[in-house]
Amino acid sequence: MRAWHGLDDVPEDWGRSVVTIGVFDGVHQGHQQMVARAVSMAGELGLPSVVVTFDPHPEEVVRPGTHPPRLTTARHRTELLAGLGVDAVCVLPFTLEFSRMSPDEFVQTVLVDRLHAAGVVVGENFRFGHKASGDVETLQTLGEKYDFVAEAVPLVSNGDTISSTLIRERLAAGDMEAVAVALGRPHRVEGVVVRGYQRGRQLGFPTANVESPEFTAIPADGVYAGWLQGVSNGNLPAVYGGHRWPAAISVGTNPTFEGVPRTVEAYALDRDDLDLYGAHVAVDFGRRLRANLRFDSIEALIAQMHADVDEARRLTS
Ligand SMILES: Cc1cc2nc3c(=O)[nH]c(=O)nc-3n(C[C@H](O)[C@H](O)[C@H](O)COP(=O)(O)O)c2cc1C
Ligand SMILES: Nc1ncnc2c1ncn2[C@@H]1O[C@H](COP(=O)(O)OP(=O)(O)O)[C@@H](O)[C@H]1O
Repeated sequence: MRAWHGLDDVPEDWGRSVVTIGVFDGVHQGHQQMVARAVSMAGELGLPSVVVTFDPHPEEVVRPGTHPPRLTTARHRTELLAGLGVDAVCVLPFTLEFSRMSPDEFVQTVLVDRLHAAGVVVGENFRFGHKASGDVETLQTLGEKYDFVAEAVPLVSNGDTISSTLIRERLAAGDMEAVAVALGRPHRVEGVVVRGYQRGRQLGFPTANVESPEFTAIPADGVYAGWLQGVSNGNLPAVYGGHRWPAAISVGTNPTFEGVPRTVEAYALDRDDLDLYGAHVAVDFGRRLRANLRFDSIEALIAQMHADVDEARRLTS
């Protein structure tokens, strides 16, 4: 699998290919079906398949301050797309200048001149070019002009249409079962393990405090069952070889204690010997167990944490 950052990374001698385009935040079931169609069309034509995606999120560039919470980091999104069997992932830096291209200019610059598209697969609600003026029909007309077939894939539904917006709503409600169905896997928050208040060890449950990038989609405050694992980042290998521990996760401001900013922290079940500071880790969310509460005593919090850990063990084994 090739990973390209910008059109200049596409090799000079790159031949014809089948391209699918989108933001693909979350790489949810709808995205997965679209990419699968691009891969199958590429197979039919005997050509390689390419995913074209954008970073940062186009909405943030066009309307700053409106960035929707991100379901996947750029790193995780590329990893998930690569896992769908495409030959290349091309991440285009999305700029204001880029956003001002007309549909024709976009098609010519990206799809025709660099990727030599023979086939283009998009979602049926795909919009592109300046002020989102191009749609599937525009793409099909441009396909006749530039010699490619454009195919629109119907949106996937499981009652409601699966969309990044719907997933963000379910996350905000802590409905992790619905989120997992739409994603086809548990929701993940990634980040670096930072120092907290050094209280976890005293309570009997050391927790890795995960500092995630700005705009990360974090589930509703509460206590969850789930998993904690190291992930590789750049050239750094995953801590503990990427081992995946069942975990109890807390999201919130820890109201039992005063003045704590909102944190995501995970206790790897039945371990007290890990050293995760500075490591890049992923927290995968299983079921939400309860709200993050203010306890009258530390003893009451500890007793409840024991019950949470038992429940998390039951749900993850
Ligand atoms: C399973 C679990 C449940 C938790 N539930 C609560 C809670 O209901 N209320 C609360 O104030 N803190 C809760 N916490 C957070 C603890 O207060 C926090 O982990 C502890 O203060 C350690 O913080 P530190 O990592 O900054 O040292 C929970 C943590 C875990 C792992
Ligand atoms: N089972 C475990 N789960 C998570 N972190 C652990 C575990 N055992 C040891 N650790 C280490 O201990 C740290 C958390 O200890 P804690 O007392 O909660 O300190 P802090 O307040 O800095 O988070 C983690 O960052 C990690 O390096």
